[in-house]
Amino acid sequence: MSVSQDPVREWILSEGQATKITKISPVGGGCINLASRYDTDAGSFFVKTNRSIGPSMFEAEALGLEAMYETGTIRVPKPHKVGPLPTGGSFIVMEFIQFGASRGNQSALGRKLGEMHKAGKSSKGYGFDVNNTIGSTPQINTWSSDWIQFYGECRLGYQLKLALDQYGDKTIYEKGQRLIKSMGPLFDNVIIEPCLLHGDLWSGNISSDKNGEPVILDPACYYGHSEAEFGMSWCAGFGGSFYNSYFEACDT
Ligand SMILES: Nc1ncnc2c1ncn2[C@@H]1O[C@H](COP(=O)(O)OP(=O)(O)OP(=O)(O)O)[C@@H](O)[C@H]1O
Repeated sequence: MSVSQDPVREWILSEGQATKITKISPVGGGCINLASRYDTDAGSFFVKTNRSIGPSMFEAEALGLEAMYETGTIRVPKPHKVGPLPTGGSFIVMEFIQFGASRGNQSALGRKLGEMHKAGKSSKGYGFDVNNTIGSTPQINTWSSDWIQFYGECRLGYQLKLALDQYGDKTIYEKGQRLIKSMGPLFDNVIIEPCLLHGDLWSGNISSDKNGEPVILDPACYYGHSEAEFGMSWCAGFGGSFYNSYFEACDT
């Protein structure tokens, strides 16, 4: 199959239902990809391109956004199209969201996230249909019916292996392996059900739209134990009103 010279433009002017692109402007803020806003007579689109990585990373991002979008709970950009670029990289086109001035309401964010966790059920256990990336680090999502096994192998175990390969520090690797082997009892009497997680929920991936409604972006989605969502909370700034609303939404 031949690849068009400008597949982003081609998609916007066909399935995107625009007849003309009026302006293309760069959007700052990301570190990994190049981001742009395309203004057209059919509205605005948000486009990310990567010059070297093929479409698999954006395909996984689109599947994650789609899964969250389908819960009809918290606002996320609707993904439109992913494909290869003729120069070897890839692109993703999604809904452009005009962000509001404030960081948004913590209580609304907690409630909407709780609603998403409640609505995003899995019939396949813990994992996701594809592997994806957290930042630019690969994230393994092989389905498992057992959270402790999934968390031990696909999360802690995989990260420890990457760290060992990269830095050669056996001490941390061995300590980590001991933790994996002995963490079972930490989950005694805990009821765990797989639910849809954003997977990389820190302040850089949280915003609000111009109505002040919370928006979450740039996910590393998978189905996991709800508490794993808060693994990044050390740099998310969640306060009491966030957690009160979150738990209230989970319990109703
Ligand atoms: N759907 C969207 N509509 C409007 N602006 C967006 C949208 N998605 C992201 N942005 C803006 O573009 C910037 C870059 O996006 P994003 O964070 O997804 O980039 P990235 O390079 O893939 O990721 P990273 O932040 O991990 O480097 C964000 O900081 C945000 O301000």
